Amino acid sequence: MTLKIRVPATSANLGPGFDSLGIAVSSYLTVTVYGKAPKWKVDHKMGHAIPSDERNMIVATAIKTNPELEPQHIKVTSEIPLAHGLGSSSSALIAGVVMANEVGKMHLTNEQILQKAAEMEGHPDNVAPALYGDFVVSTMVDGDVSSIKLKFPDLTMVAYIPAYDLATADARNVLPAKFPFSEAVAAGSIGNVLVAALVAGDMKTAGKMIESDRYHETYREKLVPHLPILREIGHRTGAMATYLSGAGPTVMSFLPHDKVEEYIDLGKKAGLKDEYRILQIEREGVHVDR
Ligand SMILES: Nc1ncnc2c1ncn2[C@@H]1O[C@H](COP(=O)(O)OP(=O)(O)OP(=O)(O)O)[C@@H](O)[C@H]1O
Ligand SMILES: N[C@@H](CCO)C(=O)O
Repeated sequence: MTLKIRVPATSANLGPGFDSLGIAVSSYLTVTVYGKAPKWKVDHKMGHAIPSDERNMIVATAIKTNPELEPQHIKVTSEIPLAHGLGSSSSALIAGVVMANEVGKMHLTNEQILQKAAEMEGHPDNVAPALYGDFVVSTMVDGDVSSIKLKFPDLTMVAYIPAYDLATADARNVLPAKFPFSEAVAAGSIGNVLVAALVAGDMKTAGKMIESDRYHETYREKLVPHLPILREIGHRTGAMATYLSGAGPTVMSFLPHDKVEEYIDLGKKAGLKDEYRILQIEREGVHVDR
């Protein structure tokens, strides 16, 4: 019997929601499980750097979740670019935990799946919306994940996906090890107002808060010089907000639907000629076909 697991891409932070806020978006990782095999075999076209055996991240995650799991023959296809700020590693982690749960008949609850995936990733901002879909606000307190799923407004997104990779580890290395108390208070309160504005449907305030991050974007700007250019184009085209998606280099803009073409056009004229992907919010999250 074939099992199919589909996990959405995610976009974390939304500016001031560093390591906490994330949305699921309409690009997908799909894992097809064909059945038992003498040893783990992963069919994929993701390049030689991605292993095709038990060292593959999805398989390694499944084995870690359930060490008794029998080897399987699986196929992985993905629309999510690796190391680009669209949560590829989180989607792979959720796929691995869900595969272990399904194949190993573990009967894990969603809370347990999220806890395991967040422990492996180190923060819950991407794994939570990959699992639940839509918009998820989460945190880890003494290692325990708490998360709340909310409805994100129906907005059109344009992701500018530069051709170069930026590993999350490299983008975290430029962040300060310490942060003055007053800065932390200011940064946290901006995030609080963002969530409140989104819940209240106040898009003007939400947009202002998204673009007022103090945790990470300034430090990362040298790694993503296209961010201020696109933000400025966003201002000219009526964007609600533009932010660094996850650890970058992808930059996400929330735009009025009729301004998408103009935004892309101006971006290309500014010399930003890599991929523009129009995305919608994915409401459901991980989907399993048995
Ligand atoms: N489908 C997959 N199969 C195997 N390995 C994967 C898969 N997806 C991601 N990875 C591994 O995760 C790495 C990317 O993780 P990284 O945390 O650097 O970026 P990201 O998750 O794409 O971005 P961000 O966390 O900023 O949104 C890849 O280089 C690869 O090693
Ligand atoms: N919150 C994370 C997302 C990427 O894993 C970061 O910005 O580093």
